[in-house]
Amino acid sequence: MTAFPASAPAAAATPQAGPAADGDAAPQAARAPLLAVRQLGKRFGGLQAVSDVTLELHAGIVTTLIGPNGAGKTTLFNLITGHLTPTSGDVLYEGKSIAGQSPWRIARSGVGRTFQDLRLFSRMSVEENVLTAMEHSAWLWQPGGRAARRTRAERVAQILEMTHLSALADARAIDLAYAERKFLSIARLIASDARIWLLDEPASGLDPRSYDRFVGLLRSQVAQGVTVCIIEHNLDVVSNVSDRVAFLDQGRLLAEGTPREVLDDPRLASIYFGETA
Ligand SMILES: Nc1ncnc2c1ncn2[C@@H]1O[C@H](COP(=O)(O)OP(=O)(O)OP(=O)(O)O)[C@@H](O)[C@H]1O
Repeated sequence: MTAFPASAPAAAATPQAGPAADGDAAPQAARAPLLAVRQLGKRFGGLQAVSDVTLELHAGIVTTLIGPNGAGKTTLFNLITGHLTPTSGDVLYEGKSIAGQSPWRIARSGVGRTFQDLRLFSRMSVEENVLTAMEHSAWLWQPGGRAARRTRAERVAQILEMTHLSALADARAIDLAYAERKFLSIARLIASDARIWLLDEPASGLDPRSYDRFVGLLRSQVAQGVTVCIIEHNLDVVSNVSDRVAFLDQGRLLAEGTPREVLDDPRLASIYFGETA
């Protein structure tokens, strides 16, 4: 019988703040979801990349999407964020359909994401990168002026402090170490005031110290009400940071449950590691 290991080989020590206990998530799960994916499908020519997926993200809950390469995880993110239009099904945010809306509109409504390739403004400074993320969500209602500029500058300084990037405020994004660029992408999410964070492999490539820093930041943001969905191959994130785990394979949602329920399922382990049962 094959089982998932307790943690990925390169995983860092378990963070200080643990996940909500399995039972803690239950009362929240009974409430209306903040975001709901309903029978979602996406076909690329002859390939059904996402097939009939139904999944709910609840306020303040960390859900991790796992599954083998090509399972449809990133495609699912792209369907939620408007970077792809579904072939079938719907995406509801606060009970209203957002499927097919532009990425810009969906982001402005509070659904933020990071990308594997981070997508920073590489020639801009760290501070400017954060500021531009803020202005994206604020320009409609903040006409400018000295007071507004001062408020924005204070908020940028606060976000840089939270993400431990203050000392790098003037550095160009392109000159940052990989881990710092990852923190900058999260700083931009915080600046956008997104209520839901979709994080594409946020822990990959992080050294143990940066990993602990990432988990601490994530936990503090979740405690402040952010809802998180993570695509992650790092099983330490799956078992120690997530409240819920959703397992995708060949576009289908095979299982959804607590980390233990999913990680202890030998059938899923053999699919994940490409072994025969
Ligand atoms: N724009 C596209 N056009 C055609 N096929 C695509 C497109 N995007 C993704 N696919 C295919 O859809 C399937 C799902 O891909 P996806 O990137 O969503 O998987 P994934 O679970 O995120 O994989 P990984 O863990 O390797 O990132 C794959 O077979 C992929 O080749």
